Amino acid sequence: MSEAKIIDGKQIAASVRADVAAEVARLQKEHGLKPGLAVVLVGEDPASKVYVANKAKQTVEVGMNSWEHRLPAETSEADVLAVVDKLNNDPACHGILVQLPLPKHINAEKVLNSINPDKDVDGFHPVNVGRLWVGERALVPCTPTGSVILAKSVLPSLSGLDAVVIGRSNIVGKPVAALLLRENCSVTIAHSRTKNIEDVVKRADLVVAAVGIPEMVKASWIKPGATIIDVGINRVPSENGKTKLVGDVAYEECAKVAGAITPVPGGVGPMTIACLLRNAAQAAAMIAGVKSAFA
Ligand SMILES: Nc1nc(=O)c2c([nH]1)NC[C@@H]1CN(c3ccc(C(=O)N[C@@H](CCC(=O)O)C(=O)O)cc3)C=[N+]21
Ligand SMILES: [Mg+2]
Repeated sequence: MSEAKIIDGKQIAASVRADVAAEVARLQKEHGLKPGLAVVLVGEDPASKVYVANKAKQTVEVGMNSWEHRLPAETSEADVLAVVDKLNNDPACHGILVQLPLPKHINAEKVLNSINPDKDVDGFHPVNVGRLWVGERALVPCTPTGSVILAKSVLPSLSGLDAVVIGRSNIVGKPVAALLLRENCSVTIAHSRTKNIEDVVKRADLVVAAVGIPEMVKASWIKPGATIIDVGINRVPSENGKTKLVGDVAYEECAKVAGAITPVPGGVGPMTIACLLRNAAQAAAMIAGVKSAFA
């Protein structure tokens, strides 16, 4: 049996970032517009800090303004809401990302719903969720957008394909299902209560795994030649006493059956940040009322 084609998320993310850099340069030249992205981080989670630092670096690299608001873990909900309100009213800021998870004493839903939907670069606000499902111009969540770009990099058309999404979160499962439906896939959302999940997944031409369970999807679940997009990023113990990242898919065995597969790391992860920058450029153009290269 032949090995699956490995979908290179790092390389495709670099090409998305190059497109964003070109769009940022065009907005500057034609409209004197410099997109700006603000990230709000509450607390000291070390993984979050690395991720936020990465985002800030890449934001500057594509030519956008970048701001980081690092608040102590014990910051009150009212103070977080006040920071969001200030950014909502700052004309230089076109995109606001509040890093999740938030500390337990803060109502995350309340904070996310307080973001101006036109600056909601995560696409988590109910207004953007609604716009996505009815087919209006929307800011679309980054990981789902990146996942579909990766699928399209190996499948010339998604039209008519059986797509199975594993996971029903608001962050990935539901929005990726909306995007695949828009691409004319027949979409099934499978989840922890799905009966005979392996049989359901086995029907799929395209599998998007977003459950957060390390290596849950086995080779026996995969139709030969299927495309696998692995959204999972799970840190697990490794042989040498350290930790390593694995996806929601048992990569080695599934790569023997699939037609194409994303690795972890180096698959969907890098696409998430690239699509965040893309959303910030799109938000800036939309707020300014000028044409956008992206939506
Ligand atoms: N409001 C909000 N929006 C988010 O989009 C959001 C968030 N909060 N909170 C945290 C999660 C996590 N997340 C990642 C994005 C990229 C990588 C990424 O680039 N991962 C690399 C590996 C990085 C490593 O080696 O640790 C890869 O998969 O190749 C990881 C994680 C976005 N998130
Ligand atoms: Mg995301």
